[in-house]
Amino acid sequence: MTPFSHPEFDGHEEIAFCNDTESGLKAIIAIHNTNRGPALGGCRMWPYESDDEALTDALRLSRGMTYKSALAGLDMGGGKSVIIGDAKTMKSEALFRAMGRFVDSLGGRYSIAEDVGISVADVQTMAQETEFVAGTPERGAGDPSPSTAYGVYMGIRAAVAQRLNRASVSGITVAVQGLGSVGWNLCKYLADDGAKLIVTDIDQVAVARAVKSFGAVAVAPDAIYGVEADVFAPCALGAVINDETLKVLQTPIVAGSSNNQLAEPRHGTELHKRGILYAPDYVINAGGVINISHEGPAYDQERAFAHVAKIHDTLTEIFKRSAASGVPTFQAADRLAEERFQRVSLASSAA
Ligand SMILES: NC(=O)c1ccc[n+]([C@@H]2O[C@H](COP(=O)([O-])OP(=O)(O)OC[C@H]3O[C@@H](n4cnc5c(N)ncnc54)[C@H](O)[C@@H]3O)[C@@H](O)[C@H]2O)c1
Repeated sequence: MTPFSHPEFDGHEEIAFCNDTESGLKAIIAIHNTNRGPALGGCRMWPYESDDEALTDALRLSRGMTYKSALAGLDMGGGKSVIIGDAKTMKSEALFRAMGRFVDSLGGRYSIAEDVGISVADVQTMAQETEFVAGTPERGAGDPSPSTAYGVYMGIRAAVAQRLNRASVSGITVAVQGLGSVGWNLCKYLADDGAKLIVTDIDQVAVARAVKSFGAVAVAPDAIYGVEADVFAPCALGAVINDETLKVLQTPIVAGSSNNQLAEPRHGTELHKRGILYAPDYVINAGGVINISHEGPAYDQERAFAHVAKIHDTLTEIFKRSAASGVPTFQAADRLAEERFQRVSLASSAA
């Protein structure tokens, strides 16, 4: 394991390792960039096959948080942590308290939240040892899914305006893949605004509920990629834009909440070549982290959601830059993010 020459190192500011023999905690905290403010990012618990695999995940994910926070307009940097271990068998109070002390040892340069394998309850245990936690009910913001869904709804509106020259989603058909926490709330926003819905899920109860509640048309999980619609909104899985789905995809817009929608960057380039407008995943799904950034004793949902709504303008800027430069939207988003967090860096070094 060679941190500085690691292929994903990318100028990380700090990488901290913890080996707590008493609790069995083996963890890594990676802080990519704090030019915009202290780092915020979730904690993943996963049975990594090697230390190197754990480090790779921490480095990639923390870099991603720098870009996400910059485009979400947050005064926060990018960080992420990983606990090496099986979330099904290795959780204990001692382990999470040790993780809390590890986070605390960084003095606020990194705040921790839940992610894959880590529940709100686990973060609450960590909070017994550190104040640098986010996303727990005590802090006011609560479940991030409704705000994520609201951000996706605003992002779809921006995409529809750009690609279809339509001022609203009324009369637009949206194919929603996944009717979980985000997908369900997204359907509500869209249906309330007059959109027609085509839906799928592997959970048939959720599908039946959507048909009843929103007058949605249901299709089988594999059929969603090829339906005739204006927008494909992936809200279930990653890597859904791939060689196979591109053979059947016919919507002019792809805009949904799933993380890592492009199986590979070349699939984003392919969407661009075909004139399919792609709303970069980490921009359109930032509503949850924006909402969390407002938490605290003075949490005000109206203010937080007004901030989430700005995803519309950020995406519009990305779409316009992409159209003007001929660069695919996912690359235009990265360039804009870099301007935002690197510009802060230049300003602070000149001061
Ligand atoms: N919850 C948030 O605030 C948030 C924030 C950012 C990104 N995301 C991403 O958005 C996506 C959805 O998140 P969520 O919190 O709603 O998750 P969730 O687990 O509540 O919902 C996912 C839904 O997808 C369905 N599903 C699984 N496999 C499927 C398949 N093959 N075809 C159709 N449906 C399938 C599940 O049955 C479930 O109903 C995830 O990729 C998540 O990483 C969520």
